[in-house]
Amino acid sequence: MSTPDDLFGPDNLPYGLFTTADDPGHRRVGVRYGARVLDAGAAAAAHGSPHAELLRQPSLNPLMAAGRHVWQAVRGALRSWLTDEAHREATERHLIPLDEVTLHLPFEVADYVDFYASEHHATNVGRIFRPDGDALTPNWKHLPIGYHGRAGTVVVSGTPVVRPQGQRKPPSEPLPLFGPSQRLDIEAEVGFVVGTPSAQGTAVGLPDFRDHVFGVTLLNDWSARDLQAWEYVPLGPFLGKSFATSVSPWITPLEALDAARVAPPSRDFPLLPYLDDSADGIAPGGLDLRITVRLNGHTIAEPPFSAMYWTAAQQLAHMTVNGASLRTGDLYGSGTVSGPEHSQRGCLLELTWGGREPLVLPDGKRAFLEDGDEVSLSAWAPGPGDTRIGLGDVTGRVAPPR
Ligand SMILES: O=C(O)/C=C/C(=O)CC(=O)CC(=O)O
Ligand SMILES: [Ca+2]
Ligand SMILES: [Mg+2]
Repeated sequence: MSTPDDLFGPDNLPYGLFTTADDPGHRRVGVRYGARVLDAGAAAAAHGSPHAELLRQPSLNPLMAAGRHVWQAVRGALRSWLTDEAHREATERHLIPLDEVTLHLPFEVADYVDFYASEHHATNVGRIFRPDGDALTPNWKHLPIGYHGRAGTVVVSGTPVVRPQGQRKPPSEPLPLFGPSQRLDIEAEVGFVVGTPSAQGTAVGLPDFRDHVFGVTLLNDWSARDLQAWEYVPLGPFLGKSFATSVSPWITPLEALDAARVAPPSRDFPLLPYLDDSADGIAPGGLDLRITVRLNGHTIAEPPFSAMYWTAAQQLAHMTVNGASLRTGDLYGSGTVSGPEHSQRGCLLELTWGGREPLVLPDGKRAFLEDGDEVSLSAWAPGPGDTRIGLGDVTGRVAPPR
């Protein structure tokens, strides 16, 4: 079986949804183990597990809705089926090589929202988009800013991304133009997937984060910067971001990232009590996740998630503080992950400073994405002992406009 230094060893065990060529209509819950996928429902049935029905559903939603105690029990059982000498033989026949499965969007996305939580990203974007104003708006260090995205256009890794068309207004033009985006970009982000719902009229406080968030996935918030720059005032991103958002097919359980928890950067202002994570008894909310962004196979950035100013727990607390409810399948993006260094910027807008300083790659210069370009995000975090926890890659190729 897999070795302890594998990114997908027994301390990781991310969930996905797969089909095989001989049974293409039958979606099954899978658990990645090394370079193989465990058919979780079949393994659970073989081991007489009380959770077999939950794992035999054609989506992760029922497991996600079952709550943290069930997540912990299932995870413990999976680990034992994969690693205990007594169980391994019965488990082995339900492991399928990764290259023999097709992976699908693993859950039904309910609402999708996206935040703006990297101080480095927000400062850079503010300078590029609003050179005459303050880089950060007055609210930025008091609340995690976010916007509502389009849940129905969240797609699984590997889905082509058709170049969006729309309005743009270059400064030199008196009136807006229509056509394919000339400034198609990526945003390297981490997505958080809600399992346990909450009731409308109630707030989910910082200590309850782990009861509600099922897991973590890599997310690419494709962004058409020319559409965005023209449309966003005063209500925020709309068509410049709603055409596609890609996620990894693998959802890593939050518990697998326990060894990666770190304190977030120190805060410049005292926070209101519902956001104050300096209080006693609140676990550190940052995550030491190291992301790599590749364009056509070349590494173009290595954004550090540990540099994010706002944590996922604060984002969840903020988005429910007004009494808005959570549904199973809600997805929220961290916001573009950028660190202080040039090589740590999580989008082309920042890496090329608005297109003015193109990247020089072995196969040519790039300010923004061209048709046929492929972008891939990968990430790992420290696991228990010397192990590493990998997040599943998220990849997408730009297709010409239709
Ligand atoms: O500052 C702006 O006007 C634009 C911000 C964004 O691009 C929104 C966004 O998706 C935020 C993020 O990913 O951090
Ligand atoms: Ca974004
Ligand atoms: Mg998007």
